[in-house]
Amino acid sequence: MKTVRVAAALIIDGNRVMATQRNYGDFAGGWEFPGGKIEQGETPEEALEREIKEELGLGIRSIEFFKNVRYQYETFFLDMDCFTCEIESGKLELHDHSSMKWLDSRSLYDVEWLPADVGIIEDLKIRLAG
Ligand SMILES: Nc1nc2c([nH]c(=O)n2[C@H]2C[C@H](O)[C@@H](COP(=O)(O)OP(=O)(O)OP(=O)(O)O)O2)c(=O)[nH]1
Repeated sequence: MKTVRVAAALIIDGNRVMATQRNYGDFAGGWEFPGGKIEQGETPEEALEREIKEELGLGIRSIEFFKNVRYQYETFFLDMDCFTCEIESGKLELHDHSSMKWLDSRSLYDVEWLPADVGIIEDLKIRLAG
């Protein structure tokens, strides 16, 4: 079974995190953290910067490792590094997503997360509340 390595951004603004809803592929309609597959020769941080620019038109800063999540999907194994970061530059554009929400610790469970993401939400909740 193939392993897919992904970098995901927990974009923080004060006590809130950005959640985006996918508009394409098998997981369309599900909520996730923006990001994508790490390409050959890239570090996870480089992949993250590239993906956030491509998907959202944003530059990011203060990239810090938060948590690694592993999840067995039906057709692949996901190995995802999650990083906290902040917006540095740009104006939000949604290229791969149909909507975006800023969620705080009380509203984190209001959206339907992709299955692998459920493993991050409780840790993130503590972080946002703290
Ligand atoms: N970006 C992101 N992907 C996630 C999350 N949770 C989760 O299970 N995934 C899965 C969905 C996808 O199968 C995979 C990410 O791949 P992707 O399709 O976004 O990657 P990509 O932008 O390089 O896209 P593509 O060109 O291959 O279509 O990880 C998450 O929070 N963020």
